[in-house]
Amino acid sequence: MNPAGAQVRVAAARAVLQVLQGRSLKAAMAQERSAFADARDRALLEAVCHGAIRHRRTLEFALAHFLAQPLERRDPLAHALLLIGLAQLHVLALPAHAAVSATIEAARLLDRGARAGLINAVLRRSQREGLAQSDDPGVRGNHPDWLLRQLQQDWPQDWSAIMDANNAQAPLWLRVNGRRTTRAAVAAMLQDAGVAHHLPEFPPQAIRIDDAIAPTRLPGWDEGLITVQDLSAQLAAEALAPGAGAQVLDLCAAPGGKAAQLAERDPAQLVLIDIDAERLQRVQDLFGRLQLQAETVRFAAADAALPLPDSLPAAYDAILLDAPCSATGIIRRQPDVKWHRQPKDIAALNTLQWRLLKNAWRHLRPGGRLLYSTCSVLKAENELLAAQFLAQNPDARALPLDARFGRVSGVGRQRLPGEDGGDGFFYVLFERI
Ligand SMILES: C[S@@+](CC[C@H](N)C(=O)[O-])C[C@H]1O[C@@H](n2cnc3c(N)ncnc32)[C@H](O)[C@@H]1O
Repeated sequence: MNPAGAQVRVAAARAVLQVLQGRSLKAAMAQERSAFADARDRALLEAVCHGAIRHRRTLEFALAHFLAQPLERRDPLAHALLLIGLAQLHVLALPAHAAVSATIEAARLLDRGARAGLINAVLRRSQREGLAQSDDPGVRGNHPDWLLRQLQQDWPQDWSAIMDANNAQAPLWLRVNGRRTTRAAVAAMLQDAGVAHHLPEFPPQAIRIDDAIAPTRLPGWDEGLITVQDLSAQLAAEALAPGAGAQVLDLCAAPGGKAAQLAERDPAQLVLIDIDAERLQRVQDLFGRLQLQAETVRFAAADAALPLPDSLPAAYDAILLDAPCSATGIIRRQPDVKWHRQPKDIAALNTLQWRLLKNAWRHLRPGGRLLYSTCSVLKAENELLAAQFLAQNPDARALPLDARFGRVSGVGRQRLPGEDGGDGFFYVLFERI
């Protein structure tokens, strides 16, 4: 057995436990991952955690058949160990001997030696009998009931495909820094390095990486020629498409993917706002790594639902409002979102989105364009909000976006998760008359 194998399971069980207790998977993983220097250990840790969280409901349903009394409350860490054990066997299909023995060893290392016999028995039995199956679409499809119902209501034809896409692993997408190089030049470097990749027709700077490799190890990373950004996320700046020299405002800029893309596209005057100063620092760091012109960019930590501070220009030619949202379009990347998000969060997000949009509008010049986008697939945050905005603002009209931006959704366009390998995203482009 790989000597780090049990340690990886220890870290996985701890991370899964934290997620079950409400922490984000990203934060839990960041903490646990740092203990491993070897990229293979890190990759295994991520695969086990994602597998367990993504398939949590089917695994818990199966566990209930194996255990006379659930462990979730009595011994949450043992429950997490069972989840990661089942995920290794039934989601990742890892070799059974290594998966079971490393999980048992992890139980001992975590002071759960007394549960080793039980964990061994459950995992072995699951191998012999398989997992109990449910007829309930929420259990089978690994989504909470409220989200399943909402998807069925919003996407009566597509809800099942959306859930399947949410349970699949997302590919790695890059964006080429067009200010410094071309997509063809980066593709040639990838070719030389033997990295399998694919160039979609649109958007023009996107590259999908088809090998399992960390982006930081790709050619061009250290030189700031590439950055990680999902295909659908790259469409927001393409839709806004401010011209050269435009005064551009990004009201929810952090961690900075779309802001950097705007800076790479055209030498515009950029004002970048985010309420979270720490996250805004990440935007500054990204601009540094990509070597984007700093003199045309201003950063400000501020509440974008309130009028901008006097120190900043008051009117803009183009505004990007990439609003905080339910993140229901990126569940395949952040599977904990489906368990953590609650219906009441959608109402609170809607209030914030509305306030942000109203304030953004105040800062748009007549003739200017505002792109509202979310990584959500819920209509309340997308087409319904856009329709309400148009109804209340006679000086606003929606400009058409073509089919490259997804299917028609009210006055905007929606990409569903998995389409062309991208995340779920909504875009609507308003012009101020
Ligand atoms: C979806 S993310 C933006 C992603 C970013 N556009 C990108 O491409 O990397 C939403 C951002 O909105 C910020 N935010 C939330 N409420 C805000 C507010 N009232 N004012 C400004 N920013 C806010 C969050 O801190 C978060 O960074």
